[in-house]
Amino acid sequence: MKIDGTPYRSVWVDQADGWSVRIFDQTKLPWSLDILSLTDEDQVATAIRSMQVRGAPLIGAVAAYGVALALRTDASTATLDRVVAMLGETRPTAINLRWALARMRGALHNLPAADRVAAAYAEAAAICDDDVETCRRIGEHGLPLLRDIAARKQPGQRVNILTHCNAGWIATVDYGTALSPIYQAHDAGLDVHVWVDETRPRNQGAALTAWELGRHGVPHTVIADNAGGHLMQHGAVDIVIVGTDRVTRTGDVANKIGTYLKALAARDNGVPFWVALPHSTLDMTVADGVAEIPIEERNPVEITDLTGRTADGRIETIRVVAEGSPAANPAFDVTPARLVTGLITERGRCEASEAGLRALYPDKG
Ligand SMILES: CSC[C@@H](O)[C@@H](O)C(=O)COP(=O)(O)O
Repeated sequence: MKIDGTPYRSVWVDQADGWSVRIFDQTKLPWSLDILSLTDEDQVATAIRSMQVRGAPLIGAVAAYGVALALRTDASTATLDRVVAMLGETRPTAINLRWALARMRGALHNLPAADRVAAAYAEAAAICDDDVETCRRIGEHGLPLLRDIAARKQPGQRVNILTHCNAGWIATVDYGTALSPIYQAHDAGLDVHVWVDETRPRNQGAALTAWELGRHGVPHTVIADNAGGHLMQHGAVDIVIVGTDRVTRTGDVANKIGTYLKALAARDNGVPFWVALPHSTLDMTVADGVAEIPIEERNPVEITDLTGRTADGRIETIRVVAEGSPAANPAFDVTPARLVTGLITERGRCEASEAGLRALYPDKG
């Protein structure tokens, strides 16, 4: 994606020193665009835990570079195993993290220690390139859905898409998953408009998706998370497209908390509910998403406190919950496959079912 005319990915190796890893600090968006330099695996772990980087594909890509950074100091097998285990614990729900770390370990563990650092950087770069191409293709396979809706519209009517959380370029290495078809539709001249769920508690929709869409010139409106059902009842939503952190082999979908409620509302109102995912989000080892996918419990302070910018430009955090009231913060939920209209992948679209997934991914476990 371009920022002020310059193309950027969401993670890259610093060209000047050739080894440190650069990311955008997503906790500072949309107020400022700060670039952070990560120089060791502990900084990578902190960036993932604190959500300076977030979004399932991106945390996998950044963790891959975390392995390369650790091996710079000690390229032993013990360090390789330690960093893979340590980074794998940073966030539990997105399977992309474990996928990327397993790919790194697989590429490196049989190599002589002397060859590991260069190979680790090369493998991390390959993971990033793979993600970029994958997300571009997700856009290509999602675009016909939006074209079909546009074709049924009267002149002057726009295609209304609802999305939850942030599954745009800043959640991946580039292009995004759920937002990739939307960017392609907008670039192709389709009249699209996006309802952006604010996505409490961390407001990835309000802070990140709105920022991304705004910079790309895509018409959008931020709504309270609870507005989606009402808008669907009144015909204001043509399609829901969300990203995901893990899809089971049966097509159950883990995504940011609140996604399940959108799927229920969509089903009740006959609104198609599509989920966009790269191959790295598929977990063929899991059958029942509700029972088996670990749901991240985050700090309740994300519920009790809100951060924003004051009129005079200061970033402030304020408490919005009565003192003494406890808060709970499950960060993801699982939408059962029966509520999902279909999956948009880099290999095409399919039903959210084992048969659908196996037809597209006969090579996946
Ligand atoms: C392409 S990103 C898909 C998902 O990772 C996204 O929808 C999401 O839920 C992100 O959650 P986050 O907690 O911000 O990492």
